Amino acid sequence: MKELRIGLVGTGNIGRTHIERINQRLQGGRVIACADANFDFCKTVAEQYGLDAYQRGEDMISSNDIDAVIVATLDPFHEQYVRAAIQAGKYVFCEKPLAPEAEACKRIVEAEITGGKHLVQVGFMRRYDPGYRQLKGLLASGKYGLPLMLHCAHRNYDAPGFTTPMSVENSMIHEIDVLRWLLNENYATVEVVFPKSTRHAEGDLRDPQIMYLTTESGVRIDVESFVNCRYGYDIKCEIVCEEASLNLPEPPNAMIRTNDSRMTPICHDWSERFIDAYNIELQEWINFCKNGHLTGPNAWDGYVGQVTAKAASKARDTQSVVRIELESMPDFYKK
Ligand SMILES: NC(=O)C1=CN([C@@H]2O[C@H](COP(=O)(O)OP(=O)(O)OC[C@H]3O[C@@H](n4cnc5c(N)ncnc54)[C@H](O)[C@@H]3O)[C@@H](O)[C@H]2O)C=CC1
Ligand SMILES: O=C1[C@@H](O)[C@H](O)[C@@H](O)[C@H](O)[C@H]1O
Repeated sequence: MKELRIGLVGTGNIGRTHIERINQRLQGGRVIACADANFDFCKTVAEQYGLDAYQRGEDMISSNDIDAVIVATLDPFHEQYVRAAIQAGKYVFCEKPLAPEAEACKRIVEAEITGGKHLVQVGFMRRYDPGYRQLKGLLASGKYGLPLMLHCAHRNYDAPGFTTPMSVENSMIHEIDVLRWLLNENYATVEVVFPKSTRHAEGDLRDPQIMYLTTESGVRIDVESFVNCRYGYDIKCEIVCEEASLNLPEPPNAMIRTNDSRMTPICHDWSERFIDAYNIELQEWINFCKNGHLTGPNAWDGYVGQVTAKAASKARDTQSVVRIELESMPDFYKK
């Protein structure tokens, strides 16, 4: 295959950044078509980037002009397009979460198994972030003893329209996935507690929230989600091991001395903070689609994430510690 011809559904914020990175920076693939429920806007995006515009995502996905699909719509609409891609036998990269509901993720898993071919990759881009990859390498080296505790924070400058469940299902789902990948084990229990809420939280939103996870081997994790922190985009991860504390590196930035102070700028949002991770994940996805072998986060990873998120929702609503019940991984997903 010369160039992977990609159709993208969902031309919003991240959809457009994916079009730009694939068509302007990455190799071996090209977004040639797009679709969006807001068709007028979709046409303006298509015109800007020289793409074909489709009113219905399903029509684009089944078109013979398209080899592979990217789904970047709002979370509740991922399932219908991922399943349309599986039905058409096409590789599909779905932005996280695979779907907001564990049941929807399970339907995707079942459809993929029925189709008999690995087609789905989930946009858990932190697995490609050079900093998290360093942490994974340090843990694997065995030099620092076993991990015992993790202290993490996920802070967004703001999050218009966010609801209390979204802090877990849409935001902390990144930690749920990347920490499971880092530690190479599943979770056993989850609890969610609410500190005092910020005055910047809209409507009924409880913000910040703290999620406590324990893994099957007993590693204890705390993750703070603060989606209206109002100072920037800040992602922290400290892994306390038997003989060391391993810390996620921050993107480098020059320190500025000015106005009687020292200042080091930080990122404003995810698009800046994880730019390398998005580039690496999509370049690898294009390469793997072309040689017929996906290795990134799969539909089962997406499902496990949402089973954990569902347990977290129950823990939040009941203010109790909830056991995470996970069936064993189907042979189809065993590498
Ligand atoms: N990996 C990451 O770090 C990030 C992932 N995301 C994920 O990407 C997805 C999109 O997020 P944003 O671009 O920030 O949202 P957005 O609101 O900017 O864009 C969403 C787009 O989906 C379209 N849409 C809504 N319903 C649709 C439907 N039924 N069919 C077709 N199109 C539909 C909307 O018209 C809009 O253009 C979300 O699932 C979000 O969780 C978003 C930001 C960062
Ligand atoms: O995935 C993302 C957004 O959808 C989500 O809303 C943000 O909280 C995350 O920081 C970002 O990476």
